[in-house]
Amino acid sequence: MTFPPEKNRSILIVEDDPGLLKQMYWCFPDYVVFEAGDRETALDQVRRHRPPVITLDLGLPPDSANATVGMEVLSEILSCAPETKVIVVTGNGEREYALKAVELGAYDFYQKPMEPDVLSLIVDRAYKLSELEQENRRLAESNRHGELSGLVASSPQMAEVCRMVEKVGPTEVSTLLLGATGTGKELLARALHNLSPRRNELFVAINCAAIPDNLLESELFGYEKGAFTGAQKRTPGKIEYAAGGTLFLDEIGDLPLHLQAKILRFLQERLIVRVGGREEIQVDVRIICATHQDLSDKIEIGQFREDLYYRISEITIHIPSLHERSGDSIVLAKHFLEVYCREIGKTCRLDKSAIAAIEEYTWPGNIRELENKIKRAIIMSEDGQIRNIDLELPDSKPDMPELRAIRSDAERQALVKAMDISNFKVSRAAKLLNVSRPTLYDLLEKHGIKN
Ligand SMILES: Nc1ncnc2c1ncn2[C@@H]1O[C@H](COP(=O)(O)OP(=O)(O)OP(=O)(O)O)[C@@H](O)[C@H]1O
Repeated sequence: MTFPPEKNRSILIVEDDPGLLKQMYWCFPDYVVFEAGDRETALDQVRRHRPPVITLDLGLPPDSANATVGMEVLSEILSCAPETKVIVVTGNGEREYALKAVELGAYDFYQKPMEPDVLSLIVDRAYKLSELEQENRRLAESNRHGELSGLVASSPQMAEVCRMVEKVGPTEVSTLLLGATGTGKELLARALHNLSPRRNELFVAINCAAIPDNLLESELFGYEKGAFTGAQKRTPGKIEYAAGGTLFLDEIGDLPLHLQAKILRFLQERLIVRVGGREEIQVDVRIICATHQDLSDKIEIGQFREDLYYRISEITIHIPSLHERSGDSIVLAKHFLEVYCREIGKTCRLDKSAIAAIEEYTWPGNIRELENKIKRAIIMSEDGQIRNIDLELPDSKPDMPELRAIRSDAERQALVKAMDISNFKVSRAAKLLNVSRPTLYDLLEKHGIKN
């Protein structure tokens, strides 16, 4: 079905009676109408088109006289697209089911016989609510990670990265973000999503390194009821959950080989099969991957598939480490100072020694490390001044020689002097130093002084 340009609302009608379906179709002249007469078609339409509003006849085949199938379809719709406004349509005397459906999460119910005005009023109201909720979600999301607005940078290196992100964002090309830990890979993946036509849909992130291998498959692809012990109900995976939006596969270099094959197939055909299932499900998702590892090394030793590498890296964006971004560390430090002072409710400033330490340090943990150090220093600060030592960086300790080294130096000097005065007579030197002869021998050996 194509969307006429003037119609940007869509609705799914789930109704097994063709006559009634036709009648209902004409109730929604301003909508693009998708239709389904049974459970499979209904769920397929939901996955493909994500209609914000659905009317669902509870009596569906194979047992149209009963509400069981309808109730099951309702919970499946709500588990894979919980934001959908489902209006259940019931026959006379099925009020009990209607109330149960609302309890389960249906938006409203409507009792046959059909009255076009009433039904279209209920649907319009549901659509408006859905629109409002969607706008709220979008605003909340863009406040947290608005396009490139959450990204602080002043270096030419990052200006180059931002230019690339702005060009690649609106396209559908698969993008690989390469950068060390904490350099902002997820932040940039969100920026790519926010710049794309998918911005109003979900951005779903999954860290392939953080989930045990045996759980990762079901996490990504979902599972059918009974697929394994504990699989009590059919559960969609992250890929399905991200339908229409963007899936961010972080640490893709840690994806086990058998899942690399499954992801590759998904990228080639846009089809997934849930764990324990047979049905092939079409899912429209944009994939963005990231890693801190050198994938060509992994390809060489057979731990990463070369064909998958080329699939996920139509465009590769290299994110420089913080120490390679001229001037960024201090700009970011001031940004985090402002953010966390506001959040914690304190007023703090970085003194000269702190600014110098921030600029000199190489930040192995990159922006995340800098953020944590500043946050900690604000929390611990007593007088509103943040000095180099408050940042607890390895190089920011005051210039003090170690006590052990001072002691050792003094000991050596005393030994040399005593041996000199006693004309290298060990027993005399031992007396002068007030130690036994064996102790003096040990000390002389320790300091490499010949007697
Ligand atoms: N340029 C930036 N401006 C402002 N904040 C940033 C910037 N880059 C990163 N951050 C912040 O630094 C933290 C780490 O960023 P992010 O999680 O995107 O890094 P990552 O590379 O995905 O990390 P990991 O390698 O651990 O997955 C986040 O709190 C993020 O908001």
